[in-house]
Amino acid sequence: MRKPDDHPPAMVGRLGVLLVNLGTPDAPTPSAVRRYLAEFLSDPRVVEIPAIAWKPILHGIILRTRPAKSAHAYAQVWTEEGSPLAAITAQQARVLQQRLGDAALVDWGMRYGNPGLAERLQRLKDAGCDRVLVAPLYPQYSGATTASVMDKLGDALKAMRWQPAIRTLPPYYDHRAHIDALEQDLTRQIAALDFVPQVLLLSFHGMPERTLQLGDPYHCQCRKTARLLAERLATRLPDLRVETSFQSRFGRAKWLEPATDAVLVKEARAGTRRIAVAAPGFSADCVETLEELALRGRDDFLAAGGEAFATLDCLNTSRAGMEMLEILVKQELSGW
Ligand SMILES: C=CC1=C(C)c2cc3[nH]c(cc4nc(cc5[nH]c(cc1n2)c(C)c5CCC(=O)O)C(CCC(=O)O)=C4C)c(C)c3C=C
Ligand SMILES: [Fe+2]
Ligand SMILES: [Fe+2]
Repeated sequence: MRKPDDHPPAMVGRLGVLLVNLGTPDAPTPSAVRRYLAEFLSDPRVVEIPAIAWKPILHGIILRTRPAKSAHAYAQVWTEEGSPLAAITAQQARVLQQRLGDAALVDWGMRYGNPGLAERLQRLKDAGCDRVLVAPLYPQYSGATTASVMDKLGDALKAMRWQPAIRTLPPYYDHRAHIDALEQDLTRQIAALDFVPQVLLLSFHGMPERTLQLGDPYHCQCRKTARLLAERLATRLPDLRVETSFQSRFGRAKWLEPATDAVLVKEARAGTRRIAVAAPGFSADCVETLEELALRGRDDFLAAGGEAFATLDCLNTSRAGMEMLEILVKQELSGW
């Protein structure tokens, strides 16, 4: 029996940083995708339909049909390091660790699937981190993404007897470092294209329109990121027209508009011949950018009469993107 003050020694003062993204299947196969979608689409933050009505649709229809279709999409973008979203998030953690040095221990985890938040939080604690900054890599806040990470974090903490102190990274949709990074990285990529785009389409992930009416700030934060970025680009690329749209519609409800696929067709039909598409709501390339935008988006635009199409990379591990992450994380850690 230990005496009351005879607790195991803690390595006092070690800081941890846990980068978090959405999560992705373990393999580009229908069974792995089904497992992933079952967890993702059972989250009441993502599908806000009462479980009694939603479960029969999810299990009776969606999980019988969507996994094969989605697995095909994942198979087209899968890499030797696995799913792009996981590979890039892991790389972001490695580069951030190099940038932070001894100032903090950096790890990464996923809201759905692997590696899980609970496992990685415990790993940081076991490595001596008594204070952990949890950083959901979503520039814009939404209940379906940011708040859902907090739900899962709460579940993980609930199961821990000896918890680390927690801080969370606020949304950074209008943070100067974020707009700086997007401005620099997108101008660099546009300059490297083999054509001069007439239009830059900023495509954000969509959400049901109802979430906006219910007070979710996601739509307004996307619009503000787009406005701030467009203002910067107007000085550097005055001939470029910047438009905003929302992609990845899911289900039958009305989603935020205009829809990316419809805008691509409308632009081509209205005479736009050269377009570049960027996805400033995603911190890492994933199936939604690499398949939906870069493959299907291209087909839509060219079939409607467009001539040149490019999808620009997300910030990923670009110099500008990593500089931004370092600034955001250091700003939070300095409060400790
Ligand atoms: C960037 C923010 C995201 C928001 C907001 C978001 C909302 C949201 N998503 C779905 C349904 C699906 N999303 C899927 C993939 C996916 N979604 C995001 C990000 C946001 N989602 C990312 C980064 C990814 C890519 C994951 C990867 O493995 O690469 C999918 C799976 C793919 C597919 O089958 O199409 C679904 C389904 C809803 C319903 C929703 C808001 C309510
Ligand atoms: Fe999504
Ligand atoms: Fe999609």
